[in-house]
Amino acid sequence: MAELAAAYALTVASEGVPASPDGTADGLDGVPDDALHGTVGSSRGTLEAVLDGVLVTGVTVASDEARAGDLFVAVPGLRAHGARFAAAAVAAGAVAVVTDEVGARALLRAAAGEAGDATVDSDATVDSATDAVPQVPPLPRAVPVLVAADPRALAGELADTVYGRPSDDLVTVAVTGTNGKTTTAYFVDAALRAQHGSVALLGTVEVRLGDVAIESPRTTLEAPALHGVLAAAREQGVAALVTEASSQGIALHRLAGMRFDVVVFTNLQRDHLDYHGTMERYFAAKASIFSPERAARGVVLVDDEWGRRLAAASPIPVATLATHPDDDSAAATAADWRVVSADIGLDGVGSAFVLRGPDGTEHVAHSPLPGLVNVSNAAAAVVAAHEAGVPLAVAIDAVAAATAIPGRMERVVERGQGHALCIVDYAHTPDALVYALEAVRPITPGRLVLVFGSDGDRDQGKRPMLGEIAARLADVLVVTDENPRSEDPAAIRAAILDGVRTLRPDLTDVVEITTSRADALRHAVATTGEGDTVIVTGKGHEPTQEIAGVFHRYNDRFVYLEAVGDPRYRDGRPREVAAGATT
Ligand SMILES: CC(=O)N[C@H]1[C@@H](OP(=O)(O)OP(=O)(O)OC[C@H]2O[C@@H](n3ccc(=O)[nH]c3=O)[C@H](O)[C@@H]2O)O[C@H](CO)[C@@H](O)[C@@H]1O[C@H](C)C(=O)N[C@@H](C)C(=O)N[C@H](CCC(=O)O)C(=O)O
Ligand SMILES: Nc1ncnc2c1ncn2[C@@H]1O[C@H](COP(=O)(O)OP(=O)(O)OP(=O)(O)O)[C@@H](O)[C@H]1O
Repeated sequence: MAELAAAYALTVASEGVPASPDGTADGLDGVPDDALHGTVGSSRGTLEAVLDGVLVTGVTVASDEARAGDLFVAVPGLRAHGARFAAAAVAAGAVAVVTDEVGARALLRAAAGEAGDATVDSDATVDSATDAVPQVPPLPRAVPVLVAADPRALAGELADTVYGRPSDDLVTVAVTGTNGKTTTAYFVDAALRAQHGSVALLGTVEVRLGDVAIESPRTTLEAPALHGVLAAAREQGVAALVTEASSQGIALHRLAGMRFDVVVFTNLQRDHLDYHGTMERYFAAKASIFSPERAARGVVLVDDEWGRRLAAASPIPVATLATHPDDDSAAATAADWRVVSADIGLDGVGSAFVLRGPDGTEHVAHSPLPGLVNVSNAAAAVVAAHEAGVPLAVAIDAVAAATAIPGRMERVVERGQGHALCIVDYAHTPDALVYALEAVRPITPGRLVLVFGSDGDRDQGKRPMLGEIAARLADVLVVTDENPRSEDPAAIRAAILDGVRTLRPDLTDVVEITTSRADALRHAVATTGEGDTVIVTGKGHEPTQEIAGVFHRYNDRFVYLEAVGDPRYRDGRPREVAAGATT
């Protein structure tokens, strides 16, 4: 049993918040049992560690997920100090708190009945450097409060120890990059399943453990949740895990405590600059998992300059992969693995390609999704799975047979019986929209109809760019809403239409639907026929649409199916849900 305070050099805050004498957590009310780690499977009972004399059986950074026996890690957040929520976490069952010095002082003051620093708004960012102490509620029970220099960085390490180092017992793969993380992770999942049977898959779409899946709260889980899932996976005999690694997740230490067998870098394109500030910092976040602490080895696509830089500077061994057959650059010709030819299938189902290995042997492989980008994703997955121990032939066959990925070039309605081919795709950046439209053009004998919008409260600059790309590459445009969030949807559509007008000043074959996204899709389906293709972009798998602070249940897929007369759907939802729904 690990003694956490000694192992991680944690100091006890002071006598002011005394340690619980027996470490029990009895008599607790309101402990939520639907917390994430409970939903996907729980390993409680077998996992334990001791912190300052108290038995700890779980770890969390979120008070609303705290359960009996948890260690609550109170991090100084971007908006508030986690110490503010320590009382709620303890009330819900947490038996100890790890925080920074500012948080500990705030809790000690609260315990002594003293007010915090009146100048510090407890909702605001806390600057540890100023030593300002926020006002926080006192803990409802005496529990140990321990101090760490950087609790956010430590949360994953603590969870790894508390859950008994579960990642040591699984084959683990992480996929990072601006685009293609989800698709590549699904392809890796297929290859790992072919070899190991049961696999855990974590990412934007879902958290899946074996055959049990829940909607994913974020692309990269909080570190304690990640280690909790790993522990549950180990308990259930799941042999391997693949996760997407978002740049925010990496920067916020959500992968702390992990050492992956293989990390994969797909590409870097302009995105998330609101968070990272510059491309250099965005790149640095992604590159940081290519370190001996985080991974044994890597697979790097050298199709762009960022990948070439990463491969050249990586402190861990990497296999390089070039996936653009036309690329004759020195980096491509020198790559360990290379896609030397690709036959982008005109049936829209996928593509065949030839992958040359480090020994010069050529292997015929397939991407089950259309377009060159998915040749890149499929090749990345084959090489990553192989680096993770899957025989090459097994990886190639499994990726070729991978089933549809929710919301990624997903063919919801096949062409026929008077209906257009109806596709859902998650493209929400200018680059991705170009790739998506170019991929469906060759499989469209008739008109290519694009239904799209753009997110509110996100990068405004891309709206006219999306409009211009749509006007250039699609025949008919149906402009509608995505997730307007707090913005005026009409203003977002107007910015898109500004871009459309640069190529189509008279808005020829452009329709603006102001009532709802569902109406826009219905319109597209009703006005198309068998030779046409309708593609709706931007929301992919998303199960909700966010409008003015309200998350309405919504999925493009359901609307398509209803629009072509599938009796299982009504009002854009499965019939049984529609019957009882209010929003
Ligand atoms: C911008 C950002 O990344 N924020 C992350 C950050 O939040 P924060 O520092 O603002 O937290 P805060 O609100 O100040 O709260 C401080 C602490 O108190 C805790 N708290 C807060 C309120 C409460 O009632 N109880 C409680 O315990 C919080 O969990 C946190 O630990 O630290 C929190 C805890 O570690 C994260 O949950 C949170 O991610 C939020 C939810 C988020 O949505 N992040 C997005 C940007 C994100 O990570 N996205 C990527 C994908 C991006 C992409 O590819 O498009 C992802 O991996 O999902
Ligand atoms: N390798 C790639 N390069 C460029 N674009 C891609 C690539 N793979 C997929 N895309 C496009 O980007 C969209 C998102 O793909 P995917 O979900 O696999 O990426 P992601 O990295 O998980 O994205 P996000 O971080 O936004 O969730 C797809 O719908 C497709 O249009």
